[in-house]
Amino acid sequence: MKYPSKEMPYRIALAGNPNTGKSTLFNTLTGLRQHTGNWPGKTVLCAEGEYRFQEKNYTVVDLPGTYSLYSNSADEEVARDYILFEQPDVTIVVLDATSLERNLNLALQVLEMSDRVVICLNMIDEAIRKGIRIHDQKLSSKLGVPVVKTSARDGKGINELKKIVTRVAEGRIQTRPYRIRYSEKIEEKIQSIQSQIENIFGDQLPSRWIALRLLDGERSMLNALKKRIPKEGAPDGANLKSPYPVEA
Ligand SMILES: Nc1nc2c(ncn2[C@@H]2O[C@H](COP(=O)(O)OP(=O)(O)OP(=O)(O)O)[C@@H](O)[C@H]2O)c(=O)[nH]1
Ligand SMILES: [Mg+2]
Repeated sequence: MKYPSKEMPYRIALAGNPNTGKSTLFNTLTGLRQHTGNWPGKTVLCAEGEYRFQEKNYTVVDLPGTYSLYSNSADEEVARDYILFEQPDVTIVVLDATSLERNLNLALQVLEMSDRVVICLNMIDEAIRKGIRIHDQKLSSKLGVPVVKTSARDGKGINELKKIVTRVAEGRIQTRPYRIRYSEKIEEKIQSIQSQIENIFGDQLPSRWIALRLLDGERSMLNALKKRIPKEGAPDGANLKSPYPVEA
C-alpha cells in the first residue's frame, strides 16, 4: 500500500495465546490473507500488513501465539523481542473471551512491558452463545487499559477497536496498566536492578519487566540485552549480570 501522506504509520502489534483469532483480526484489519484455522501454532513468523483509518496509516504485525513471554520457546522470544525492543505504538492483546482466566496471564505480562495496550475480547459471539457475560468496563478499570469486545470472524467491534487504538496511539487515552506488586524484599531487588538497567539503557526499555526476568534468572533476556548495549556511554555494560546464577 502506498501512503498518501508522508507521515510515518503507527505500528500496531497483535499478541495473544494461540488460536484466539489474531490472524483473523489481522486479515480483517489489513485485507490480507494470513493463514488461519482451528488449531494452535499456525503463525510462526511475524506477518506485516497495513490499514488506513481516519486519515492515518497503521502497520500491523501479527505475532506468533504464545502462552507467556518468558522465552521458553523461539515463538515466545520472537513475540517478546518485538514488544520489548521494537516498541509498537500500540499492542493489542487478543483474548479468547470464552477462556479469560487462562488468557489473562499473557495480558498481565504485556501490561508489565508496555503502557500502550488495548485488550481485545475476541470470540465474543462464542462467549454469548455459551452464556458467558463479561463486564468489560470493570475489567478495563481493573487492568487500567481499554477493553473492546470483538468478533473478528464477522467483523463485529472492529470499528470500535480501530477508534480506541487510534486514541491510545495518539496519547488521547491515558492508560494505567495494572502491575503486580511483590513483597517488600522482592520490590527492593527489583528497584536495584531497575536502576542498573536505566543506567545503561536510559528510559528506552521497560526496566521493571526486565528486572523481573533477570531476577527469575532468565539467561535469554540477559543475552538479548547484552546484544543491545549502546557502545558509547555504557562503561558498565559489559558487566551486566544476572543477580542470581543461571543454569546454562
Ligand atoms: N466464533 C469465532 N471464531 C473466530 C473468531 N475469530 C477467529 N475465529 C476462529 O478461530 C480460529 C483461530 O483463528 P486464528 O485467526 O487462526 O487464530 P490465531 O490467534 O492467529 O492462532 P495462532 O496463529 O495459531 O496463534 C479460526 O478457526 C477462526 O476462524 C471470532 O471472533 N469468533
Ligand atoms: Mg495466527
